Amino acid sequence: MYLFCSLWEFHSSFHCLPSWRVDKKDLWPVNMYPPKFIAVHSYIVYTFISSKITLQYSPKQDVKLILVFDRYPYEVIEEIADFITKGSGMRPKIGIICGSGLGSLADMIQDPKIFEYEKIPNFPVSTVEGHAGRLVVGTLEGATVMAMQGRFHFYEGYPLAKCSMPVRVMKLCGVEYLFATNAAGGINPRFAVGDIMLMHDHVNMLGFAGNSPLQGPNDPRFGPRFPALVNSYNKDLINKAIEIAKAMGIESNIHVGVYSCLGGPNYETIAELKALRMMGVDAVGMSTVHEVITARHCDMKVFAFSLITNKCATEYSDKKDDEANHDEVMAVAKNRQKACCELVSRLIREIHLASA
Ligand SMILES: O=P(O)(O)O[C@@H]1C[C@H](O)[C@@H](CO)O1
Ligand code: HPA
Repeated sequence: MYLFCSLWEFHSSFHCLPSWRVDKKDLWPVNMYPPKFIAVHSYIVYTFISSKITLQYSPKQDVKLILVFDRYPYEVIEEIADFITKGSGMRPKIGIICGSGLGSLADMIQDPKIFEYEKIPNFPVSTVEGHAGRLVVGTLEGATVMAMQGRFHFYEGYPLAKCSMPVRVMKLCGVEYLFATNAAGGINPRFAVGDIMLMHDHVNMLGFAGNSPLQGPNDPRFGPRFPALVNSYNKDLINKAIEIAKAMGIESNIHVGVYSCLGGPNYETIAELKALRMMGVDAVGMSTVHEVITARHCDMKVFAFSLITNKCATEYSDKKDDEANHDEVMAVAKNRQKACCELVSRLIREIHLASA
């Protein structure tokens, strides 16, 4: 379907389509008011095919238009993946998402090819402290890997499909295994700060509110319309990680449990934490779930863990200690990065050896 409209109509449409972002300086003279002065002879052709939106403009006009996608069409993801595989000369098999303060997971990568997010076409940028905003491609324990040093969160203003878009990029780069890591608050009273919880399930609170990274038209090239999520977290990888933790002598710091993602950026209230505990949640954070959903949708094997960076209070008190804060989260992550790195690298080694 083709729709012809003037630049002014195009500009107005941004107010009703907040998922489209255009750099205003690039819209001159569209952003010059009043509208009657706007060149009505400038025509734009929108091509709508499923979720794909392509914008073309008259070659005579000197207005450069930049479209930023919130729901990325297959072709755009393919372009990003090509940029990375061609730029690195690799087709990585394992994808790693580094949680808050866990960027050192990517520092282990040998012969790294580094892609700053802002230099990757159509890629969002990281805005959170502890998320450097780089994609690192290389080898780790013999396996080809790509790691996100910085993830995208819902609270940064990105829709869930955009937060987890890099998982689809990983898939099209050749990734079969997703390692997702996060910093989380421990709700289970048995958890101590610095412990690692291997995720074996999740409670998708954003999903309860009707929000999903898979919302909108489904592209079957990624996966089915209605993916099943039981068995999302690979049991073999969990068992291998437990064996590795025993070999590392950190068995008592390892748990297997349920993670829940809330939207953030505020930490939770006591009443919310009590409710989550009643629902069987062991650790709470602001990420990972939508990445896992996206990964399972395109049939990737998933391993995920939470580093418990703070204990969540589930009783009312006046203690300042009960208040979570990001500095503490970062400090604990820094303290525990060695154990997290060792766990991840050993598990990657096992995967690599098993597939060799
Ligand atoms: O990216 P993750 O989930 O590891 O980061 C957690 C959640 C918030 O972004 C931040 C809060 O301290 O840490
Ligand atoms: O207590 C927390 N709540 C939510 N997200 C978090 N990330 C680290 N700690 C927490």
